[in-house]
Amino acid sequence: MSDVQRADARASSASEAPHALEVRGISKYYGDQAAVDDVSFALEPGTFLTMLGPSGSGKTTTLGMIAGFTLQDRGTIEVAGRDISEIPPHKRGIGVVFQNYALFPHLTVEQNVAFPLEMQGMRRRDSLRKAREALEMVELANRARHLPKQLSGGQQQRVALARAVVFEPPLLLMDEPLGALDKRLRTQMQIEIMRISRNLGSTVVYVTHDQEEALVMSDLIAVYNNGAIEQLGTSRDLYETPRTRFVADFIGESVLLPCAVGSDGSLIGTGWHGGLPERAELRDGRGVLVLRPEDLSIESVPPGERDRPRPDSIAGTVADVIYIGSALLYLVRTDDGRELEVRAPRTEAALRVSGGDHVRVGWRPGQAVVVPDDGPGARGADTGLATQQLLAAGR
Ligand SMILES: Nc1ncnc2c1ncn2[C@@H]1O[C@H](COP(=O)(O)OP(=O)(O)OP(=O)(O)O)[C@@H](O)[C@H]1O
Repeated sequence: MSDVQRADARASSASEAPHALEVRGISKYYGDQAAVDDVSFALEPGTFLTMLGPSGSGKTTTLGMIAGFTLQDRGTIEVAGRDISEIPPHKRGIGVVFQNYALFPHLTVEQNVAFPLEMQGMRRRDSLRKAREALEMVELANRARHLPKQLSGGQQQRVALARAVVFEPPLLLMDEPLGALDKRLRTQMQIEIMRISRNLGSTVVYVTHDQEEALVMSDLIAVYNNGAIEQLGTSRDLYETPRTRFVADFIGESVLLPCAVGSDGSLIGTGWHGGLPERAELRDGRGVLVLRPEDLSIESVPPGERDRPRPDSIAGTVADVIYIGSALLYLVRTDDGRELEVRAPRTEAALRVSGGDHVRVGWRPGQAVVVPDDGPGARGADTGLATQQLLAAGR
């Protein structure tokens, strides 16, 4: 079942109501370059979808087409069963927070927030009252009479959020809305956005560069690559069952071991062999075994046993060990020059392993995934960058 069908199935089983948002085969070209290439997905009401992917992969362009700021070259967009593909942005009834979607400089904060309500014909007294309520939600009621230029960047961003939610839109689009905020405010606003969108029952499409933010906030994540959705699923789907090397490498830390998949169900890599995991995206040919650092075990190998192969494990030498409180991080250099990150609980056996030791790094096939070898992933490395940086800093 494709991701779109799966998202669809969720929607249909939940209710017979139309999808809150249905995007069908939208594409956008600049010259002969596709910024977005044939993207489709359907969301049930109340879903929080995050688009995650490298810079230039088409996230903002997709959001711009849904908002109506960018006209698609192909495809259709439906909101609650209504085709909005040809409707101008201000008539789509969508709440929008874009990073560069500026406030009106000559209007006060509360006038800015009240603006969408007045456009809908609400009486001024009522619209200002609702604007105050929305400003209270983002903790800026005390700045209602200020002009935008009297506020910090982060405060302006919160005003933009209040303005987007004030008319309680069933669909909210947000492009890096927390980009300008410091870490503390960012975390606070993540919770606030989740709370507000849940209270309103809004469906949200959210763009962020921040993977942790995506994992925390989303019901579904669409991983973008080269203008297309490479995989759409829950955080757990993407982490535990990546379907491509790109997704495995992009989401979380991973250890990627190139291998050949035999027709007899065996895996053969350089210096190791093992069984084919159940979660295998291919049954034959060249692939990559995807392992997560916390699923790996490590044990010292006595000198006489170094060359004795054992399935589902690879031999190497410990290059570095870091004690991070909750766990131990090992950087292991395999005999073929690969670097693996192992994250082990602080067991007695793990604590006995130290730098320079000959070790075996093992895994259980049930915890591994095999994906096709579609070239180097986003980061192009076989071990988590964060750990490499940690290790480099610790030296
Ligand atoms: N107005 C434009 N003219 C020409 N090319 C454009 C235009 N807008 C976007 N592109 C190109 O389309 C591709 C997708 O851009 P888009 O802004 O959607 O990516 P993104 O994933 O949102 O990136 P970022 O995370 O950096 O915001 C990029 O290659 C970009 O250079």
